[in-house]
Amino acid sequence: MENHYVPVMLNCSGRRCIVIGGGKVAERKIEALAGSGALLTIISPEVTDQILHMVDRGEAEWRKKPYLQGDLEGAFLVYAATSSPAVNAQVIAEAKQRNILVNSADAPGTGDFITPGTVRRGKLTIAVSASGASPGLAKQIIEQLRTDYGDEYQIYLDFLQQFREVIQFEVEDRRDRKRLLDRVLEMDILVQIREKRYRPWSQEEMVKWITVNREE
Ligand SMILES: C[C@@]1(CC(=O)O)C2=NC(=C\c3[nH]c(c(CCC(=O)O)c3CC(=O)O)Cc3[nH]c(c(CC(=O)O)c3CCC(=O)O)/C=C3\N/C(=C\2)[C@@H](CCC(=O)O)[C@]3(C)CC(=O)O)/[C@H]1CCC(=O)O
Ligand SMILES: NC(=O)c1ccc[n+]([C@@H]2O[C@H](COP(=O)([O-])OP(=O)(O)OC[C@H]3O[C@@H](n4cnc5c(N)ncnc54)[C@H](O)[C@@H]3O)[C@@H](O)[C@H]2O)c1
Repeated sequence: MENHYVPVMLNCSGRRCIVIGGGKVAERKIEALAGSGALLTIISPEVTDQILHMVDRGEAEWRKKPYLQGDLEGAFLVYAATSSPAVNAQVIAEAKQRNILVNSADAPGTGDFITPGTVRRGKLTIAVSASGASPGLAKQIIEQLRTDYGDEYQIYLDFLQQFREVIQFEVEDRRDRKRLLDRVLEMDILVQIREKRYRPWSQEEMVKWITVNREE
């Protein structure tokens, strides 16, 4: 059997992430890094308008030059996304030498990780990978998930997170906690949000709900 890829969710906050190349493909990698708190550097003679807007907003630093050996110093994560397979191969070689995790946009087997398609709804992230076998299929599945999982999940997850924190604070017994957390998930909050009937709960309301549901 072929080896499979291991899914992880990386905390890039405060870490230097470098994208080599500034075309459409680099743009998608950069979009995935935006909002992660990563210190983002783009190294490329040219960049797309969208990347330029990000640079203008101070969300990324652009070094307007071709990649040169040594540019990866201090990086946590690197993306080789130029249109030149030779340059991409040099980037991967330097990253390997420095033990930095590297993504290859044109020769996936040579890199350490591949980029899944993603749907983000607030704290919900859905990532889809077809292990590089068909990026087109990964994209199709992502588009389907985008319609299945709408913006209501952002509000819903904020509600669930707050409720979970209150339960963790109020309830000591692990089994009681688990039972209450399962019950929270059985409520029709998602439907209420979709039908615009949802009203955020106060902490007092959550504590009261816990008292009532604990006794049953
Ligand atoms: C999911 C997504 C995320 C993203 O890019 O951020 C993504 N590719 C997307 C779209 C897409 N890419 C390509 C097409 C044209 C149709 C086709 O070729 O099938 C389309 C569809 C389209 O554009 O409609 C062409 C292509 N892609 C790769 C190669 C090189 C090769 O396979 O050797 C070539 C040939 C280049 C050439 O011919 O020159 C390689 C990779 N593409 C990956 C990710 C990684 C595996 C993902 C996985 O399965 O987990 C991997 C392995 C490496 C990596 O990039 O990390 C994004 C969809 C989401 C979105 O669009 O929002
Ligand atoms: N992984 C994917 O999803 C996917 C999808 C399509 C294509 N690809 C591959 O990715 C490559 C890039 O695609 P694209 O559409 O972004 O290409 P593009 O031509 O739009 O962009 C290429 C970028 O690389 C930069 N570049 C060129 N030489 C460089 C150098 N020496 N140093 C730094 N930057 C340099 C250019 O300035 C440009 O910004 C393609 O050649 C193809 O092999 C990957």
